[in-house]
Amino acid sequence: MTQQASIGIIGGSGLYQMQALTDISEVRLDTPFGPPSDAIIVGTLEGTRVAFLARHGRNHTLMPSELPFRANIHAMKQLGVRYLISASAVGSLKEAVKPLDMVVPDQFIDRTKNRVSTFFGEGIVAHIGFGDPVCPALAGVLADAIASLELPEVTLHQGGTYVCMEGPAFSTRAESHLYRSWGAAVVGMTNLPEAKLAREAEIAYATMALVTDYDCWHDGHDSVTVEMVIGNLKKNAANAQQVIQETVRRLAANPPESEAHSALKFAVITPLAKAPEATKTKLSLLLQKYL
Ligand SMILES: CSC[C@H]1O[C@H](OP(=O)(O)O)[C@H](O)[C@@H]1O
Ligand SMILES: Nc1ncnc2[nH]cnc12
Repeated sequence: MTQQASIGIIGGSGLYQMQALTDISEVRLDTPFGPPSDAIIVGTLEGTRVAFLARHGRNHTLMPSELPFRANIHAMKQLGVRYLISASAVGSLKEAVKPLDMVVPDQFIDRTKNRVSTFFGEGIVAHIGFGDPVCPALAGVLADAIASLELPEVTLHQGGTYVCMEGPAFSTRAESHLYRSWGAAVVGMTNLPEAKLAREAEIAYATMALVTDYDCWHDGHDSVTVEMVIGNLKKNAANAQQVIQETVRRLAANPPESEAHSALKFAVITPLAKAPEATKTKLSLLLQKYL
């Protein structure tokens, strides 16, 4: 049976599986961009089929710069995913955003240097709109789900800017202060390429950013370490799973309209009739509505 799921979840550092899934299939997909980070687990949550992928692999073997972002998003598209929720560990850049809090970012700043963040090229050019890099409708459902759970000791911050850095080293103190001076809320290493590719694939994307540390700017707190990130995520993993479950319940009951679902309508500038056949074939899953 072809596996299909309209909701996808990409779990980051510390979130390598979804315990509540039932009727699980482990799906290994290939894509024109190579294999995804790992097998995708398709299972049932709140009566709905969902697809879960561990972004760094289930044994965390891939660095942020090594992540096959295009394959991951293409694989989600192959499964029929229309709403994609990212769960990601982040460092806080604001006093009021405390470790264990949750942020639903609405903006990104790109500080990556080494990522391929588009499916296009090889004779087909497209420029997607990215003024609102996160789907406001999906982000709203996610934030409402977090708020409704009234999780003890967790403050929800709805909106905020996520700085996406290259890594794998954490920031210098000067960089951390620079990001603070820009008014950014959190820093991580993965979400921006994912959001761009999801938009090109016409998938609504939003992030649940799980705050694990104060990076290295805060005089009153130790600088970030992997131990700190994973320790705080372990404390919060059960909360994260509850949030995902509640978000899936709400999405399934009331799937929102999203502009992301027609993001390519006016984005492709190359006349497709004149585009190279090989590239049209490679991108056929994304372009099929427009061919
Ligand atoms: C393990 S700390 C740094 C690592 O954690 C975050 O990962 P993800 O976004 O996948 O949760 C951060 O982006 C870095 O990749
Ligand atoms: N301080 C930090 N910087 C970058 N990525 C992170 N992921 C978790 N904490 C982080």
